[in-house]
Amino acid sequence: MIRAHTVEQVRAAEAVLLAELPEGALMQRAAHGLAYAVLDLLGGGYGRRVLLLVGSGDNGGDALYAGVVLARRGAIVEAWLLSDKVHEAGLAALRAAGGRVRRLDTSSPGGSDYSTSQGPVSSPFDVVVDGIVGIGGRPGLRPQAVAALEAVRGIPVVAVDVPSGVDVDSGEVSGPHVTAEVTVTFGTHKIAHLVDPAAEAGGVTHLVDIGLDLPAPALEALQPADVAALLPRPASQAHKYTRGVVGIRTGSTTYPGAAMLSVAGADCGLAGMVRFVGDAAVLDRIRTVRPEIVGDGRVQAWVVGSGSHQTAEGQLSATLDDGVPIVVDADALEFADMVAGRRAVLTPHAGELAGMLGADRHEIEARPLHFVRRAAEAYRTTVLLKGRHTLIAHPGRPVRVTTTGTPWLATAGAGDVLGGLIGALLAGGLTPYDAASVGSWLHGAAATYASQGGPIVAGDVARALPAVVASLPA
Ligand SMILES: NC(=O)C1=CN([C@@H]2O[C@H](COP(=O)(O)OP(=O)(O)OC[C@H]3O[C@@H](n4cnc5c(N)ncnc54)[C@H](O)[C@@H]3O)[C@@H](O)[C@H]2O)[C@@H](O)CC1
Ligand SMILES: [K+]
Repeated sequence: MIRAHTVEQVRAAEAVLLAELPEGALMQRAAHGLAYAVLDLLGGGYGRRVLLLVGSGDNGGDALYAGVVLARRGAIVEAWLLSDKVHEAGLAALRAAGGRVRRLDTSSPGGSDYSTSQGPVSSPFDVVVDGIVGIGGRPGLRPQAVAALEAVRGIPVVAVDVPSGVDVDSGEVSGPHVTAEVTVTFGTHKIAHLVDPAAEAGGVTHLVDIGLDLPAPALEALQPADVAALLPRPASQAHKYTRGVVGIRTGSTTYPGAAMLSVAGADCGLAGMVRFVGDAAVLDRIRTVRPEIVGDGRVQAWVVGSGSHQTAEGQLSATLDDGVPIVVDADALEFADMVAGRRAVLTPHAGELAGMLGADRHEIEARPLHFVRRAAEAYRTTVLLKGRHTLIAHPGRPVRVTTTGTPWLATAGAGDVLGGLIGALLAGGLTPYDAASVGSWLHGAAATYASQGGPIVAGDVARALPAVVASLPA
């Protein structure tokens, strides 16, 4: 499991270690991890040109000490100091290691002019290390930091702890910020590493263990071993009913494809049986390609809403008496009040969640963590907000983040497959929270598996699911 903690949690854990360890030991751990990540990116140190952007706090201190390690490996290291106050011991160490230092004119409101007052940017650097601000930073960047970044635009950036300028505890971005290839973080992931839009700004996150002892996280991201441990697998004496039966009430004569795709997601082999309840002509079409699909009867979970058109309300209310968990998707989300406080998974995208909460779609895209939490509290059930990093919230539990997937998954019908898949996992006995997060993980992994870097359609994702399940650790 990848876990992310709040700044307050990290500070508290750091305080314990700081009291135990010799002064500066923690920063040395961080700086060495950072330096090795830079060496990795550059494929070595000797002759490489490294620029450190150094802010006023310990984040800048990490960058300066990493610069010392890099200079000792033969790198040509230059530090641009973005504040009058910087980590003095780190600065002295860098100077002693042969690093070049420029103190920028921080009094200039527009930032320093690199082509005049500081001289031109003499030679292009191979990498920029962003030590402007870390977990102590307020969102946004000051003008001199913006000007410095502008002067080195196009050069790969390694961010120290977080890409400077993002809001660390929310993953929101409200002003200028660093966009990094790699972010090297310490002790644990922060929320901004997993939640968009900040997560996208940080590139690949590399975690350096500095020995923190941490409490329960704010956020989690399942890894293959977690998915394998949660996945319902048939017992040796299993039969189709003990494995769970999933019922699909989706699609309509107007949208038969939605029914076919949600059935495809449900019919991936993770439940014992799949029932389809809906238009007879649609069921006939489904059976021409999936003869194993049966009609109405008892189920352990329902999937409702995709392509239901005007029948969504009736389809949803028809499922309620069974008292089984329900996946509520697409057209049925408008009637999600009906499942408030019940075992359910609501699966909106940002536009649908906007309609449910009376918010604006762009607002939801800018603050997905805030709104998914709000929706889970409002509906007192599991809410899965679709996105590049899908979020799954349930009252009182850490928000789960899905980091599998590919941009090729943004294709018609992919959501129908996801709804069916989550339904199969619910029928298999998972809680709504686990079914949503395991389903979302498998869906993203199947898309990546099917895509191989190329385009895919929704049916490809469903077809790839058994292979992804088979590839999980035993
Ligand atoms: N506390 C610890 O034990 C450790 C801290 N480490 C590093 O220390 C960092 C935290 O250091 P600090 O608490 O000193 O805080 P930061 O270095 O994150 O920044 C705080 C400083 O930046 C200024 N500032 C705030 N917002 C700004 C903005 N938007 N633009 C420009 N300046 C801004 C503040 O005035 C303050 O002086 C971590 O992110 C990590 O990199 C690591 O060395 C590991 C150990
Ligand atoms: K930073």
